[in-house]
Amino acid sequence: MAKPVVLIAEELSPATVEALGPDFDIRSVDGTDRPALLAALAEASAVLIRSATKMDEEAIAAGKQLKVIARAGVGLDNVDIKAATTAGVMVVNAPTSNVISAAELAVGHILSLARFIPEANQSMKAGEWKRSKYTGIELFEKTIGIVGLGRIGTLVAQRLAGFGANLIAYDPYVTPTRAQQLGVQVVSLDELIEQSDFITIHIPKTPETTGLFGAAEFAKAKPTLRIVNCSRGGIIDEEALFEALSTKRIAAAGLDVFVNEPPKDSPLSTLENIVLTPHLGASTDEAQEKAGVSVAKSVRLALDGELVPDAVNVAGGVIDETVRPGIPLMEKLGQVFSGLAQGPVSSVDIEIRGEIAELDVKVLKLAALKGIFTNVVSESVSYVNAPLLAEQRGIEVRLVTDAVSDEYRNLLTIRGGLTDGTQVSVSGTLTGTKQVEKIVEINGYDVELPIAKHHIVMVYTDRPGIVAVFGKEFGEAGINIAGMQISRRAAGGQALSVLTIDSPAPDGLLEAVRSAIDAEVLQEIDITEA
Ligand SMILES: NC(=O)C1=CN([C@@H]2O[C@H](COP(=O)(O)OP(=O)(O)OC[C@H]3O[C@@H](n4cnc5c(N)ncnc54)[C@H](O)[C@@H]3O)[C@@H](O)[C@H]2O)C=CC1
Ligand SMILES: O=C(O)CCC(=O)C(=O)O
Repeated sequence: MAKPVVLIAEELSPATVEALGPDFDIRSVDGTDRPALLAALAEASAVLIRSATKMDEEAIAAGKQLKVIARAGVGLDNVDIKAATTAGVMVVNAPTSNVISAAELAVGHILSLARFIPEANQSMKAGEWKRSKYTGIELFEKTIGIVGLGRIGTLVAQRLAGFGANLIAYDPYVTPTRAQQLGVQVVSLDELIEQSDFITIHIPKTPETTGLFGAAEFAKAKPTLRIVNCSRGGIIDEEALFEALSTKRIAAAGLDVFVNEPPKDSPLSTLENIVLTPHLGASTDEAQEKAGVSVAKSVRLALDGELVPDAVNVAGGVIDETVRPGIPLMEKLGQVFSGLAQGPVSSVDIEIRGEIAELDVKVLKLAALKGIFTNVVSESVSYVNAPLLAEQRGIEVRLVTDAVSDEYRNLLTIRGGLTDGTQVSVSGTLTGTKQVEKIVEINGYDVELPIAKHHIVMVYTDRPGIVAVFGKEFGEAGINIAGMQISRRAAGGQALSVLTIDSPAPDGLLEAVRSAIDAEVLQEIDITEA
């Protein structure tokens, strides 16, 4: 069998390829060469990117086999997460890989602006010795405003605390108590702008944050303000910044990120009071190795059909080892449920009973939904788009947990209501040391049968000799019955039989059985392996 193709679209640490291992056909492409990227995506199961490759709707659509987009870094503004989710493609990043490097670069920019290190270096290399021109300022007792007190903002605060600076922050999503623990005072954006000697920005680029710093904000700032942006280009309006720096409305700026990267013919590069770096926040050996290894591990998990802790568009996270065996069982129960339902479903309860119910079992809800839609929709169903498919169909989905399970150590049930009012249910469990996957209930009938590839479910009126009647039909069609369970509520009442058969029923067999036993229900339910 051909190995899945993993496409590396940007330069990554060699540790990435090592961590991917021998199981993939690893190919490279320049992610900024659009036609080449689109062509290469056609065969890719996974694509690994940094910040220069645009994985938009068009690129995602070009990846017909694509299962995972892995961003070796933090920012995901170059990935259309909504389009990926709709297409069932998992998006993962490496959220902590480069935060130390990015924080250290921000501190480096702050020190460069305080002490004119880049300018002095350039001047000396030009043969000059200008000591008074490059007289700087100390950070000690200066007010430093941190915009965004998340992972990187926090690391910056911890590092700047060592300089004896007075730290203030603006982050509407951070509590004053959390900030206080870091020795930072939370203030409004206006207060931060008015009070700061330095501002450093560490927020995501969103419609809300684009242009957060423009002419109006610079008008409120001290003329001595030095501002640093190592987060995303465009959070500072570049035209307004040019104006503020060239008119000395503010003192200086340090930028690692730009609206267009690389910024072609930007007037900012003509200014003396700006320090520019070409998006180097994550460019350290350590960060690149961490990011590469982290996404390689995520890609391996994702292509093995596992949930990935760093997936950003899948609820799942770390899966407890006790819960893990329930995932394939739940997927199969989902397929049985859809086979039984045979009509539009309006609600689904995913019930987890027994000791695992006390753990985080959200993943079992995803597995059930994946199973339910696997043989129902034409698109490929994954943990990513299964909840969306339920939402699009207006299906109300609930996860019900109960630590008490009377008969089985753990019992997984999918119970649903159809739009015509019919109720359908199937339950399963894992038994014995081999953890055999069994169906133990169908539509309220108790059964106990190992799950197989092909099942026949029959409902008919209980009467003597009926097994011989349908057994004859299967025998004459050359179909071997591997397992059978009959369940009934009362003698002579309705009975439900589940058979497992070794091969699919040929055309005409089900009809023949139906008329031979006068079955009310007769369905073949096949399980598609993930
Ligand atoms: N220059 C580079 O190479 C790198 C840049 N980055 C960028 O740095 C930025 C920060 O990354 P992390 O700290 O990992 O993110 P994070 O998600 O941990 O923190 C972001 C913080 O911003 C806050 N926030 C969101 N909207 C805000 C608003 N309107 N005003 C104020 N605060 C707001 C959030 O509450 C959160 O605390 C991101 O844009 C990321 O893409 C990350 C790594 C390297
Ligand atoms: O991969 C890179 O160099 C970009 C790093 C970055 O900006 C991020 O991780 O958000």
